[in-house]
Amino acid sequence: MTPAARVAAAIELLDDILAGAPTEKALTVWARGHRFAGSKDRAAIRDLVYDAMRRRRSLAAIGGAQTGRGIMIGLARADETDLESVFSGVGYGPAPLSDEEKAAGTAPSEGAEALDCQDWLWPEFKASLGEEAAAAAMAALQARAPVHLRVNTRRTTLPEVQAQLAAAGSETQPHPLSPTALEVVSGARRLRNDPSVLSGAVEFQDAASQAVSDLVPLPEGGRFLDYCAGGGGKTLAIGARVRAELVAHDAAPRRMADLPARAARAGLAVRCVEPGNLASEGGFDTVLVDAPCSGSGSWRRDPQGKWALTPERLTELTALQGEILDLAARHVLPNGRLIYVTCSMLAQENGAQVAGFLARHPDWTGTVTRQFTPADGGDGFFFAELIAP
Ligand SMILES: C[S@@+](CC[C@H](N)C(=O)[O-])C[C@H]1O[C@@H](n2cnc3c(N)ncnc32)[C@H](O)[C@@H]1O
Repeated sequence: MTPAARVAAAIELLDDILAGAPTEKALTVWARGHRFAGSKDRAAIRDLVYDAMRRRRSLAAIGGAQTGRGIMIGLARADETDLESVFSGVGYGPAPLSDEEKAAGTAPSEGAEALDCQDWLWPEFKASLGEEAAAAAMAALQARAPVHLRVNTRRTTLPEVQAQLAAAGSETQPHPLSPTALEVVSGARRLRNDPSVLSGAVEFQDAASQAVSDLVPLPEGGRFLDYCAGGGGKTLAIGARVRAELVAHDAAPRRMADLPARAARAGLAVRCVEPGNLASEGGFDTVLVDAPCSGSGSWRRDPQGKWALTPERLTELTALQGEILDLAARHVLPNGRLIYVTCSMLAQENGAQVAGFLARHPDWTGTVTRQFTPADGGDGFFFAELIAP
């Protein structure tokens, strides 16, 4: 496919996504209907769609229309691509710009529009992080997320992995957020099938997710419960650092389906417990609640989520977070730790949850809290440690 034909495909996909189709599903359906598109074409189109979605609002302003075409005109203008060579109408490329389209488009207004944030959310971010940090975080969310790896230091070392990956064509460098983290500088696409990934010596994991896992206190030989384990990325990171009994739980147990096999590859044993069966498990030294949240810290990877969040959904999420914290607290041993983590940067989901929990449980103590934002080089994450009476 020509670059222009890829842009035409991205326009079609963006229109479906703006009409409500989930991005990944839209890409899959498109690929099925366009078998002639090779893997390089699909990857390029995917990049165009995600780049456009991250900057959807500012690009629509620059392009002059809230449509797939308007957004892609905006992307071409913002990136100073030669507009006429792409929008030429030649082959399968998009039609040339009309006179109205040529005249349309303005610079995005300062604040929410320029930063690609919803209007109602921008004051929330400013109140949560302070104006300067909020602007830096939102600006970071406009760009592609870097690819990070976690090295399983029980199995190998960072320099060893770096040398192996370099020999196979992927350059990496240590990431300052965690001693186990590598940032992939080049050759990321080939990594999925790299022997180090397939063998469990290395996992894909955001550096801030690793930093948060590094902060989780757990005594050697202790009992650890990951209450919202999902795929178990944090369980595996914590298990690689501390020898402990690892138990995983999730309200949707299917999400943990691959966890025992991934753990075995990493040289760990993780026991998955069905919801409802936790009562007979006894207490844990550390219970981690990696709560369902807005995902605002990881909107680079899920830009559609940035535009889909509503005040009502945020209220629902904060209610659920409080309920989960209260339930998870029941499984913490006396003087044990309840760790609250979100991949959000919104105070309602973070500091306010900790304050709410401490108000409901005055005999507990709150200690460390940390807020990571994408401006720190990884996803946005919040961490809080609560100590049981
Ligand atoms: C942020 S994700 C967890 C990600 C995971 N810890 C990781 O590092 O890969 C949140 C998880 O919470 C689960 N969840 C939602 N409601 C829950 C509840 N009431 N009790 C336990 N888990 C819940 C979801 O199914 C989801 O897998």
